[in-house]
Amino acid sequence: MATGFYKVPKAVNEAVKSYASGTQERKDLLDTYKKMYNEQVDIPFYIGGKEYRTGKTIDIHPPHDHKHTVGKYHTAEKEHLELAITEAIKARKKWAATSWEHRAAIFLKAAELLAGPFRNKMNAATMIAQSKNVMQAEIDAACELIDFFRFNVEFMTEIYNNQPQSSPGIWNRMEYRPLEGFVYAITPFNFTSIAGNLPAAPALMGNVVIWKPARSQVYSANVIMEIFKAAGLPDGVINMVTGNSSMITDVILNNAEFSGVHFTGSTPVFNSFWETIGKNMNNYKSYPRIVGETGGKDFIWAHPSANAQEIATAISRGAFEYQGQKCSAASRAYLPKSLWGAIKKAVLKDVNSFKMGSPEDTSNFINAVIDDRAFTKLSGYIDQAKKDADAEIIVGGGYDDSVGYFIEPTIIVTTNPQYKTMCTELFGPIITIFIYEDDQWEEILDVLDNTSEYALTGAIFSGDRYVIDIATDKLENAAGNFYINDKPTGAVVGQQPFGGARGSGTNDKAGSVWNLLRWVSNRTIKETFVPPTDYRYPFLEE
Ligand SMILES: NC(=O)c1ccc[n+]([C@@H]2O[C@H](COP(=O)([O-])OP(=O)(O)OC[C@H]3O[C@@H](n4cnc5c(N)ncnc54)[C@H](O)[C@@H]3O)[C@@H](O)[C@H]2O)c1
Ligand SMILES: N[C@@H](CCC=O)C(=O)O
Repeated sequence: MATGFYKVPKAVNEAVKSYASGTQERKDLLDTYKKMYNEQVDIPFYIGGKEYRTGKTIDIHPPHDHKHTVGKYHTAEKEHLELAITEAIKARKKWAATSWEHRAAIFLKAAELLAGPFRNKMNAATMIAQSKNVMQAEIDAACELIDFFRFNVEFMTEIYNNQPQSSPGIWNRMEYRPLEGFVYAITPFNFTSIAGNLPAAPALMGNVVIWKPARSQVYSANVIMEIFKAAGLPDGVINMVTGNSSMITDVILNNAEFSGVHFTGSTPVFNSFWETIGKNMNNYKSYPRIVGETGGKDFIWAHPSANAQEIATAISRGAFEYQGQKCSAASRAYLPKSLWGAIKKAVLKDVNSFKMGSPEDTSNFINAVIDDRAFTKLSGYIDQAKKDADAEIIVGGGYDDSVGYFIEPTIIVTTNPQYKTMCTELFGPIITIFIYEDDQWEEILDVLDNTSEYALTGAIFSGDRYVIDIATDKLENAAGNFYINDKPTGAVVGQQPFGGARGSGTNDKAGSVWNLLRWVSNRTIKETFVPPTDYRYPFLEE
């Protein structure tokens, strides 16, 4: 029981290590990578703290070397899901009653374990399974997840501190109860940090969770489970299940104790969840919380007053880091004719200098896309662009899956602002650019706003403050994360709370008070110290 109003350590963003040539940190990480690459892991799923191995396994292959195997994971059956629900509900009573400082301490410890003894293992796992280069692994799997753990603890105390007014003789209190039931966390392949945060955030607020990671992220998800265990998270609080996503989701969304979903992934999958939840509404104990951060068609727009070199760098990094597999990646750009020559020259110089290959070779800026499905889809769009009269590939356009799923960073220039790849989320290293006449800069903002169903991230570039003002206003609903003179990727926890609206999700801003508020169900308590003993108003005579 808390016997003080404790202050939690001030959250600070984890410093990004450089892994520069000749450093010990680089040597240690690459040694860990090599060791793990040559081992075979046998990954169970976890229910109530126990490890389950069904023998029904799926092999794990690095995307950049898909004939190589680094292990396998076991898949759950329907009865395991039912058991996971039972175990989660069993764990709920004790966990929900655990004092907040103990919940905080577990996740603060998880942050320190990840910052220290687990850092190399987590980064190496993300490099191997998700084909991230050293820097992309470090900013995601280490720094962003550490930040989620630390900042969420601080945000939790901000929420708990938010208390109503009281009046003489009365004490009003707000109790931030966890949801009644269990939360389903379902996570994407592309960010290890999101995979860790989606189960951790509801758990921090006192909820019990069933977590299903994406199949291509199970390898690094298993390291997250190791950290939770090492941090002292009690059995049954976070249960990680792996296997057929439709079956798992079906069992969970049909259970009366289902109290919320914490999803990040594609828009169609989230929409299907919403539909199923709607159909099952009468079966649940409470209205479930539905939180989903989904797809994007993120933009860069530049005004003739902008700096061409800055735009070129924003494209090189914003569209191609991690092979464009960030929900925030720039995938369409609207550029003025007067700047296009200079931007094109600078961006082609960058792209032609990119090296592509395994993350083990740290000179590779580009690695593989996640799997054969992504490879087939992306190469299909490239082939189509090669045929279409209103599209021209000015760099890239090659692909090769003989060793790994490699797609060259590709720039398509189109004369049609509604060209397919200006509208559809591709989720790969392809950006499509529309060049507009300089005097059309204002009307092109309307085209941009009306082109895609999404509204996740977007960047505007201009040297003219009045233009910045107009564009910010016109694009008010076009992006949940809006950047002025910067690329549209790289949101940092505690600095740029992340999420979008329209088809990009419920915009509950991962790693913020607004997200954590979704995982509590408030109870207002009014306590009266000297209750009245007579029903009559003072002015009523006897
Ligand atoms: N807005 C954000 O914050 C954000 C962040 C990261 C990724 N994303 C989005 O995620 C997508 C890429 O990730 P992904 O390929 O892993 O997404 P995905 O939608 O394919 O998968 C997400 C999760 O849903 C599961 N899933 C897939 N199909 C399912 C089905 N029919 N029934 C039940 N579960 C199912 C997957 O196994 C995975 O765990 C992109 O659209 C990207 O924009 C969004
Ligand atoms: N923090 C990340 C989130 C990306 C989602 O896939 C960014 O802003 O790039």
